[in-house]
Amino acid sequence: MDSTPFQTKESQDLKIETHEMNQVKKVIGVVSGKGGVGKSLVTGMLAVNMRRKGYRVGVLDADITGPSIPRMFGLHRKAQGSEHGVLPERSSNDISVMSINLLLENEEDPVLWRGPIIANTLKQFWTDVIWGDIDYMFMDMPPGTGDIALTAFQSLPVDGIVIVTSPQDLVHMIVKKAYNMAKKMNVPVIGLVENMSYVECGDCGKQIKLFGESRIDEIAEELGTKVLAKMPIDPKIAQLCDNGEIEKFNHIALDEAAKYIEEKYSVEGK
Ligand SMILES: Nc1ncnc2c1ncn2[C@@H]1O[C@H](COP(=O)(O)OP(=O)(O)OP(=O)(O)O)[C@@H](O)[C@H]1O
Repeated sequence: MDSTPFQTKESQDLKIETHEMNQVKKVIGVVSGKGGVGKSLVTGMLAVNMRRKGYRVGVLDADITGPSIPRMFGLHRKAQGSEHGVLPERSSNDISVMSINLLLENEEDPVLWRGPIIANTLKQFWTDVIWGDIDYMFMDMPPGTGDIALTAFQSLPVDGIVIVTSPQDLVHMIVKKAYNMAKKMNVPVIGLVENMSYVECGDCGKQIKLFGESRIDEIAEELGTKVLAKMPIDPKIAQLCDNGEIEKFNHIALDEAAKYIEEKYSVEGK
């Protein structure tokens, strides 16, 4: 028997029910083997893409100790409660968002909690938040393959994950760790997004590969998965995120990825 803590049977047994007022059709996790590769940005852009297609979209910020989703969507108001549970905040284009930063007294306060409390918070985002009807729920996972990622995979019905990476030396090992964790937890891997693949020269349009040649195609082939996108570094995107205006981006980098998710995880009626 597998001696790792990722036992398939147990992981299925530990699934928790969402709030009775919720109907969430698909849950897509966005993970990265290490921090700072643009996982939250990809989560936000995929959510915006799906919303533009007319779907009801939610973003669950499972990155409890490093939440960056509300800021990206320009949400700073505290989430409100009702007699039934906590209400997510709504972005300007009506994406529902829940994050620890929407519950803290001061969004700059650090979350200095031990693992079990963080894990419970994540579970409550699923059980106590009134999401209502959601076609696609994107979950911004914490970086790495630690405790909270494990809780998310064990407790929530994750339909598939997107692995975000950047072109660096250790990418092979890092992507494989994330991939193997998902496999052990029986969570399908939708594909890989390589972020920061290149910078486009503003004058001649040439693609400059700041981190050297990409190996993502090779890795995807080895793992038997798909490269969903290669995203350039684009200071305009960073600025939109900083200004809380991610919904205004007009970059096509993730269009194909969103289309693939829409087709592979199709939902009835919008
Ligand atoms: N392709 C890109 N072009 C420009 N800026 C980017 C790009 N990708 C990410 N950034 C910027 O890099 C910073 C880190 O991105 P992000 O927060 O999405 O990373 P992360 O992987 O979620 O980080 P963490 O591991 O801390 O959760 C952000 O300020 C973001 O706007």
